[in-house]
Amino acid sequence: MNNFPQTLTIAGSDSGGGAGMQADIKTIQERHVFATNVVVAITAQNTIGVQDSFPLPLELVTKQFESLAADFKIRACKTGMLADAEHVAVVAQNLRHFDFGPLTLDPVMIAKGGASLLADSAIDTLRSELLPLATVLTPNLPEAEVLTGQKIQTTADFKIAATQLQKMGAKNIIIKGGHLDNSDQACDYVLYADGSDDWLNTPRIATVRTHGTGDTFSACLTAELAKQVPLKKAIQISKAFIQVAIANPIAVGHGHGPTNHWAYQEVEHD
Ligand SMILES: Nc1ncnc2c1ncn2[C@@H]1O[C@H](COP(=O)(O)OP(=O)(O)O)[C@@H](O)[C@H]1O
Ligand SMILES: Cc1ncc(COP(=O)(O)O)c(N)n1
Repeated sequence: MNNFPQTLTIAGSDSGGGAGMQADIKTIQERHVFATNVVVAITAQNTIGVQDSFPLPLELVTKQFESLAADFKIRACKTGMLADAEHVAVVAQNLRHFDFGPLTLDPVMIAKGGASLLADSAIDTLRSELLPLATVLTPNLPEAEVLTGQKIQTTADFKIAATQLQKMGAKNIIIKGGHLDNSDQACDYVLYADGSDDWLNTPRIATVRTHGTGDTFSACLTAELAKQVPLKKAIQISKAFIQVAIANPIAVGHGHGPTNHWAYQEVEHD
């Protein structure tokens, strides 16, 4: 009775509904997988920016993990906004304690509108405590640069950075190229645990409606991993899911609008 694919998203709440935990849950639902959540922080946010944020008490974060572990059989999990070093440490401690399946670690640092979602002082803790637990690490370009301390401009730089991130303990690395806006392609670089690699290239869509793209991509991956879809296939589905979600925007908000989480089910795609 407890064997339906179940996932866990450990993240911040976006009141605007397009990113964070809300993007995760909407995406996971579209993949016909059950989503549970641990709320780490609450943001007052819309498509224009983040107006305020509040990290939840550490004990309440741990209690949410305990509640879920006592009832659900979670087969894959992901992290998003983790706020500060104390919250990163408590999440890592809970993930070491409970078995929630493969971890997709999206090292969320700065929102598209420019607001900080992770204190600078948390980077070391993220690197030392959480990276070694990651089955898949999905930094965007600026996040990969912060974690490695290296500029990433050329295709060779992507490979060097991914290798460095793997040495820090994450098994599989996907460096997302959404921020590389001098290219007509949205190219992501994948370095697998066995050393093989891959480029995922799709046409870059000219739009400001990219709120929550990274969350949506990593949530789709988490849902597929919960269904035990092999990693390479799960990554391909996630890339197609985000491409079609960006390509079919919904007219919501005045700023970086959300992507369309139901497009993959409803619109023709690769
Ligand atoms: N304008 C775009 N057109 C097509 N794909 C995009 C675009 N922007 C981002 N993507 C894709 O969306 C996914 C998330 O990437 P990115 O936006 O870099 O992440 P984040 O939200 O963490 O900053 C990646 O697969 C990336 O290639
Ligand atoms: C709570 C929360 N988590 C993650 C993001 C990142 O999304 P984006 O970089 O697309 O703004 C966000 N804006 N808010």
